[in-house]
Amino acid sequence: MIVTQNLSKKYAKQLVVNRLNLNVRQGTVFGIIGENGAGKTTALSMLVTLTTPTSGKAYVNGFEVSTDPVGVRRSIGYMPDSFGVFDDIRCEEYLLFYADCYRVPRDIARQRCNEYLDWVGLAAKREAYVNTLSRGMQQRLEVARCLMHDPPVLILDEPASGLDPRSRIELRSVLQRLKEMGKTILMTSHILHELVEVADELAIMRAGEMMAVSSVNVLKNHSTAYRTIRIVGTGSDDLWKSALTEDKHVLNYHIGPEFVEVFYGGTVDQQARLLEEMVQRGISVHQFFEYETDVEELFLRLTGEVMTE
Ligand SMILES: Nc1ncnc2c1ncn2[C@@H]1O[C@H](COP(=O)(O)OP(=O)(O)OP(=O)(O)O)[C@@H](O)[C@H]1O
Repeated sequence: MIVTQNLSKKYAKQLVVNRLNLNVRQGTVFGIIGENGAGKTTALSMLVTLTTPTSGKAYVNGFEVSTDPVGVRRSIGYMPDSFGVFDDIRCEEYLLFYADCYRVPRDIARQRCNEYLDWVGLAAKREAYVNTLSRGMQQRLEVARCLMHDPPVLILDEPASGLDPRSRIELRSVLQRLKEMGKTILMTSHILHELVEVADELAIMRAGEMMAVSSVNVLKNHSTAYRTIRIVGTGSDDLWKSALTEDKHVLNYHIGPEFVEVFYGGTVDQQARLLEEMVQRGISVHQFFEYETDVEELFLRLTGEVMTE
């Protein structure tokens, strides 16, 4: 539904998006995570035809962004990261105004307006001025606005940014329903956990480049199968290294000043044998405990080995 081929954007000498290759399948939710300045907004801007690519191609719903921008615009609902609503307009007027922009017939627009306001929990706010809504309500109104012309694709730039925990939960359930409606969604976030809740596939973007892509199922399955173990003990580096490198379930380790951290892929029994082996080799183990695996770190490690299903 969304395909990019070496999509790139250069501002002056800065390559802000570098050879981006994306494939977002119909009816799926694809999340892009990246720090500030990673190039997420620029990538989305090219997909929504607000910025011209320097090179490469991008297709949305079969329309190429440079040669058929109108086809692309008709196919997408875009929610930018900065809020762009007019202040002194009522919620209902706001939605109908956007429907008019897309030439949606008035009767259909009214019907959608009622349905979507209800759907995003804003039916009681129909007559309220947009500037009197909370940030979370405004975000949900924006989702309703994106749906007014019934596009098959939604492109949401940091939809959860600035929301309190309750508003995030409300937004998450709205996103779940969009998914159930069969919409294809491309969204960005700074926070991996937020995307794991709703996305089918995830990608990490750094300094304009796509670092890794993984399916969320692969990630979730592995987060229970892989553990991080912290070991506090005394022994020479050589002893630690020999014990850890010879255990084939040790996927990675780091010998730090206070503890040794091991990324482990074996069973609990195998883990117990690792402990036994260390003691037999002469390492004096004071503590050996499982530590919560950071899902982001897991993602980066796994994507080195396990790619998209
Ligand atoms: N119009 C522009 N002219 C020049 N440089 C730009 C322009 N737009 C973005 N950039 C630069 O491109 C880089 C990527 O910015 P972009 O907004 O795409 O990142 P982002 O991942 O969306 O970050 P954030 O999470 O902060 O929104 C930044 O270094 C930014 O300064």
